[in-house]
Amino acid sequence: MKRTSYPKEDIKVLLLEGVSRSALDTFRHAGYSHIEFHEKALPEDELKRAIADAHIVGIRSRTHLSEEVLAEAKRLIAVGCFCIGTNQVDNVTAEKLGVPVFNAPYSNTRSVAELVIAETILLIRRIPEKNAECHRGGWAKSASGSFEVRDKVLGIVGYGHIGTQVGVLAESLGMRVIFYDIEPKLSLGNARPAASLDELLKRADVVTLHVPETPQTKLMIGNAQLQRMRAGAMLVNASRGTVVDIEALATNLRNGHISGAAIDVFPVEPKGNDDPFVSPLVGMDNVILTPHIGGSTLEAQENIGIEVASKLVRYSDNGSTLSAVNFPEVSLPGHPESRRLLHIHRNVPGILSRINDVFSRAKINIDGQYLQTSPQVGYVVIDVSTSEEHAVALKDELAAIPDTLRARVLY
Ligand SMILES: NC(=O)C1=CN([C@@H]2O[C@H](COP(=O)(O)OP(=O)(O)OC[C@H]3O[C@@H](n4cnc5c(N)ncnc54)[C@H](O)[C@@H]3O)[C@@H](O)[C@H]2O)C=CC1
Ligand SMILES: O=C(O)C(=O)COP(=O)(O)O
Repeated sequence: MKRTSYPKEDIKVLLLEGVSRSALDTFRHAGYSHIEFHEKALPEDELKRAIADAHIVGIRSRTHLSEEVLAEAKRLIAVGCFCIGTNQVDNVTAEKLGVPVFNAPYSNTRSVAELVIAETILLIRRIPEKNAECHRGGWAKSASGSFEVRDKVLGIVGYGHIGTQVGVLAESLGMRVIFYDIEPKLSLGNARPAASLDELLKRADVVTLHVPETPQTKLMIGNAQLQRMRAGAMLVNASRGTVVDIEALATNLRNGHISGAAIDVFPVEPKGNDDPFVSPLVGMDNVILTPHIGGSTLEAQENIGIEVASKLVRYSDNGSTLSAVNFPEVSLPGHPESRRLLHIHRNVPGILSRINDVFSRAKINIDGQYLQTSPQVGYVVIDVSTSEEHAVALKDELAAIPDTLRARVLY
């Protein structure tokens, strides 16, 4: 097995939030044995201690890698989000530090879509209230307020990977699908775009949210938007807790304007399963509450474990950054005959000629060179035929160039 710049057993992989065993297996299979595994997200002070000597960090949606936390991570080479959302990482700071962030953009899409469809049927049939009544020893047999989903209007806000899957499944049940997105989107099946968010809110019997957490989506569903929804309409949120004003939702559920909701994500979520859950929605019979489990199926978690761990291993072993969310993307071939030098730098004028100077002074042949840049960062990969010792010397020269963020050698 080819060596990376450090012996693989010296590369510390820190895995948090109980990522799937498939991730551990993937790292071990690739020769990474120094793995620290935690079932939960760590409190910030512990996180700072654990990340200080970590080279690779794997998290899910609970761990916040803020600028302050990343500042402690002096050896970090890459971050893996074992989920879809990457809003929990300060991706801009990570990029400025030369640290690519990877995720699994599709692995739990289907799991979220299935949950949303199930909840839509349950809400329209008033099952949450009837279920609660039975648990209290009551018997509320009645068709009043219960409907089929067939022919009802589902309004999808955010028509991306999950939103489109939800739309396809909903149409197979005979629902009429409308959607709103800030980008022009190809309609799947008979789905139709709504002219605006307001128009969607006015027309839909059930509104389901599938936008990422961004400054624009923060509180995008507040009291005004809830009031624009049809009287008796329902809301499903399995996107991010920051998207909905939860107090305004509680008020509109109490006054009956919104007749039911299914909420999987919350503005503040417990760090782990032992911590208490507090929400103004607790105790409402017409609300399905779930503990952020939209993507929590065994199939999804196992696939995510393999997908994200493989991306991290590939980057660590080979330098490829394909599908990094914050970083210039380079897909690299193997380098069986060459030593590979990786140089990550601030994207400032003149730096490429300084890099090339190192090689022209060394008078060696370059077998391959790859370059990608973003406005902030440049990523150059150079394959050279030379000895291990010489490759290390070249790496040291590259590291000494001003505005270098990271320099590594893969033997
Ligand atoms: N509850 C859970 O366990 C899970 C939650 N999620 C959440 O679902 C979100 C969506 O996931 P995907 O569909 O895979 O993402 P995606 O990126 O494929 O789709 C998001 C869509 O939202 C649109 N969008 C962005 N800002 C918008 C705005 N202001 N107004 C309207 N549309 C806007 C985008 O153009 C895009 O089409 C993730 O970012 C994540 O936060 C994802 C997986 C599991
Ligand atoms: O994939 C996502 O974005 C999710 O929200 C799922 O997060 P989780 O891995 O369950 O903490």
